[in-house]
Amino acid sequence: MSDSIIDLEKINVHFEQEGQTIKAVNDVTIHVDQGDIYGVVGYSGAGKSTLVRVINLLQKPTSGKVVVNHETLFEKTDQSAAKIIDAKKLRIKRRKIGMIFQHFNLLEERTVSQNIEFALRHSGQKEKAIQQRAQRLLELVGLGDRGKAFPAQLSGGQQQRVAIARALANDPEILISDEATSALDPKNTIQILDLLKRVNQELGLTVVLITHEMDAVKRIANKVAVMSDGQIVERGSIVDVFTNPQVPLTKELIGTSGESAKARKILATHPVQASDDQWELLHLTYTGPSVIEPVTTELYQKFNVEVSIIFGNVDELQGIPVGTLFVTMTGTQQARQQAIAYLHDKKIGVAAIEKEVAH
Ligand SMILES: Nc1ncnc2c1ncn2[C@@H]1O[C@H](COP(=O)(O)OP(=O)(O)OP(=O)(O)O)[C@@H](O)[C@H]1O
Repeated sequence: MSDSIIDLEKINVHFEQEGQTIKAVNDVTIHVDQGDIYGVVGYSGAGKSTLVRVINLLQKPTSGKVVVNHETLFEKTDQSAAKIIDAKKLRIKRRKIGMIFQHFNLLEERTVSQNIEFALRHSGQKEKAIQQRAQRLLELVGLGDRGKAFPAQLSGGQQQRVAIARALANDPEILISDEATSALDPKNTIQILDLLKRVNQELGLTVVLITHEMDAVKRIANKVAVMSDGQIVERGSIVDVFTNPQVPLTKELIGTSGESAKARKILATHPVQASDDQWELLHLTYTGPSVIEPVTTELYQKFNVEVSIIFGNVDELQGIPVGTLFVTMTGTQQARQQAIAYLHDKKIGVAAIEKEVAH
């Protein structure tokens, strides 16, 4: 038996609107393994939310097959009628799939503890046991002393922690995070992402992380799928996708990260002394610390392009040190193309970054 916990096969979700068919999800197949933090990244409208709502059948597909933990929840081919798991089984299954959202979705008129207890109302446990469980969950998310507060008395980051505690109440196998950090500031974003990583490691929970931010995926995911127009345009391990992105959208998403903004900021104060068509801003990614230094010299000798480092660092992606370097490359367009091809040959990922962002 495979390790996969979510198998979506040839999923289509089509909406009819004003005589038009919107293919929100278009023939998507995805396999998530037990213990993965699987990032699904793409711009607004790409179909990410619709796709993940298929996992617990909050959204029924137009066609395709949905298997969760080796149990088929839904199956329909173009020709056949839909086969759906019975309603009671589906309810039980759904409790094993926790969800968190951008806007927390807490019950405002209930206390933090009551919000979590509410999720346990069908658990068959006595009230005392439910209260104790809620308290333990609050401690797990670092809010052990805030049970009596109301959601409005907490910060956004704290509210999202409560939402995570609530999502964990029924010991889920899977946690779906749909843009859970999009409404948070950078500090809270990092804290929530790190909490998701911790529950993944400590509880063995599989996490599906929907986001438009590559930085979020990079911080905690081990695999990523890039979505556009209802389709997955690129997928792979985090290291492969970050070091060797294939399609323009992935390169662009990597390019819109906070680090790219920092590179642009530095360039604004240290402008390149060359006409605009003679240089470009590049994001290089590589594994293995020693590859980059000789290459920049070689590029100058072989192709007469000059590479200047703006800044760089070494990240750890899934335990593998991955070097990131933001550079300017100056030379003729042809020379630059040859130099970039040479970098690809050396297994160095190259993504062109917008020099300026439209305001
Ligand atoms: N119930 C619906 N009826 C009609 N169209 C829908 C419905 N739900 C989603 N869509 C459309 O399907 C497409 C994908 O939407 P979806 O919300 O899945 O994208 P997304 O990538 O999650 O973006 P966002 O982060 O903005 O929600 C969009 O064009 C959206 O307008």
